[in-house]
Amino acid sequence: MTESFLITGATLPSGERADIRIADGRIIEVGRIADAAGATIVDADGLIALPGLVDLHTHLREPGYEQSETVLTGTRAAAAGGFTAVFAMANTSPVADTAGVVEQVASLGTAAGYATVQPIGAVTVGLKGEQLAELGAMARSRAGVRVFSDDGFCVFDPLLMRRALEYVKAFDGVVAQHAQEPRLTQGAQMNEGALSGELGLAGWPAVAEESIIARDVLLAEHVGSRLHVCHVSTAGSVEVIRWAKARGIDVTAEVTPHHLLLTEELVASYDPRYKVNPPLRRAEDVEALRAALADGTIDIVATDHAPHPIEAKQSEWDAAANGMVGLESALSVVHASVVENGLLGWSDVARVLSSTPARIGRLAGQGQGIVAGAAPEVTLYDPSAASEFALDRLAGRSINSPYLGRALPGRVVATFHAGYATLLDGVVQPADEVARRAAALVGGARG
Ligand SMILES: NC(=O)N[C@@H](CC(=O)O)C(=O)O
Repeated sequence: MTESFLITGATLPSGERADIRIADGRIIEVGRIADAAGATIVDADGLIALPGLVDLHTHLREPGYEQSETVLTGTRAAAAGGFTAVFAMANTSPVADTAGVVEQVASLGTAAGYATVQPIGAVTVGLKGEQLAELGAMARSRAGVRVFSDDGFCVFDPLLMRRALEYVKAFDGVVAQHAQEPRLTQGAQMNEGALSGELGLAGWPAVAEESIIARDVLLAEHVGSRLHVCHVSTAGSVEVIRWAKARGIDVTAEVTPHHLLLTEELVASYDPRYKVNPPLRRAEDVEALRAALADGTIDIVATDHAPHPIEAKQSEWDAAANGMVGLESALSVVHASVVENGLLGWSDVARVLSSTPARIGRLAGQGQGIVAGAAPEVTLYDPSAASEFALDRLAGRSINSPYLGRALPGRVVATFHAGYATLLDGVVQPADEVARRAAALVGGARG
């Protein structure tokens, strides 16, 4: 007997109010529900119900960098942020470039039970950019990998990129490119422009991103394959992607919450919390990224959740690691950057943070929406709760958030994954309880 929930008076992404009943591993009813004997009642008056959020770009750090994050702690952060599925990037140690490693990551996710963990496979062996990894073996493994990325590094060699794009077609995979021309960004510390000159920091020019995207959309067209562009950060990149889509090239793109809200001026503080790759850009870029998300040129928001331990961030700017945690704050940042100003409605948020990332990653059982028969993946968000983003909002192992001390709207109140609660009343549910519920489902499926 699985648990059942009756969520009452929620506002659906469409704006309609409805009750939602979760039972028997499904959303079984959405509408006015009078009677639900035995169900746990969750009062959602004033809350928005979204389909469970799906992050196509999460660094979970396990195996190898457990001092930053583990699959367990990273998926706790996911639950806190309203995510029910995360795609785990391959830059672990060992790198996720074999069937063995991706299966290990997936099974750690299943055991933890906080979210679906879908591993991303490396494109090249050891992320070294020299030799293709065993893409087919990872695709055929129990992890069923469909997204391949050397994120952290660009697949720079055009012949390797071409071969990877050709290879993944056989299993409907996609190459997610970290677009960074390595020579143009050697030693880069921040966006290249007037400010980098003033601050005396080596610049990361926009053209280093734009030139790789231009090359890759042409390669994708040439071989008739599917390309995904990670963390688009410049107005020029948006123009290239707009051109490629108009031409019918099969390209999708993501923008991070931080590139939708923050600008390079923050770097003047020399506070390494603002150090990230690609770097924070100009206000004009932020405007272009917001507009591109609104008009569909950019398909999704992905967090690039990049946890680092305190010692990697509490140093002078040049020595600090790139990256920000982002799972716990993503929905509030999207709210602040594109919902409050009317660029996106909540149904658009459901698309860019749930259904489209699930589709790009070919992930079944996620992003199906809040309708009868859909998988029981639901997030409840309180849009009226406004507060300073504080440490109590972080549920992962690392605290390198650029939003600490900043006022952000809204708060995730509850997350339901696989029919059970992973976050309730704003509290991440205990690990042993969540693991027990997850195990019961696996056991049930076997039995
Ligand atoms: N996005 C980041 O700033 N950091 C990423 C890797 C990377 O893309 O550099 C990380 O793994 O820490």
